[in-house]
Amino acid sequence: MGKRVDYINWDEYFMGIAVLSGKRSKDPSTQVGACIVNDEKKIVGVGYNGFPAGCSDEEFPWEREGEFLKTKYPFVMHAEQNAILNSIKRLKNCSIYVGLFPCHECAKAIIQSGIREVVYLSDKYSGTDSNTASKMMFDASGVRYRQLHPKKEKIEISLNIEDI
Ligand SMILES: O=c1[nH]c(=O)n([C@H]2C[C@H](O)[C@@H](COP(=O)(O)O)O2)cc1CO
Ligand SMILES: [Zn+2]
Repeated sequence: MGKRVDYINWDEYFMGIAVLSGKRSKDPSTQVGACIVNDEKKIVGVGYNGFPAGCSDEEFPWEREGEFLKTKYPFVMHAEQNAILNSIKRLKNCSIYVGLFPCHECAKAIIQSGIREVVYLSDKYSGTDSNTASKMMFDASGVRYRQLHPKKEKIEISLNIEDI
């Protein structure tokens, strides 16, 4: 019998884990997940966007607009930063898989952590100052970035016991 042929490749696997991690996010508008992988293709950290520990999802606001302190923006931790802080090993030469191209704050944390490659799906904030600043810093510090164009657009998983 030959090997299975419709298995997912490494990029799809790691991006799949990033996107699955984003499913934990309580943000009603944008759910972002991130997965950090070392040069032995081992996962060393995952994260998603959410409020810091102790800051209740019920009490802190998820609004996008209005008075700054009544929006999510001063409070929400980005997926990339959570993945970096959650990581179990040093991140030198790692890659980070993330659903959304990193903002300038995450870009700084990515560079300083030693991560050398960013793989992303969406670049929906391309052209904004934050996005341009990220690209300027990645270019200057030699962090590569590439958009993933997966052959498989959907990876289905079932938690039904009959499917295992
Ligand atoms: O790099 C990022 N990583 C990340 O986790 N986020 C999170 C923060 C917010 O919860 C949400 C962005 O919200 P919005 O698209 O509604 O402005 O995504 C946002 C960015 C910005 O690119
Ligand atoms: Zn960010």
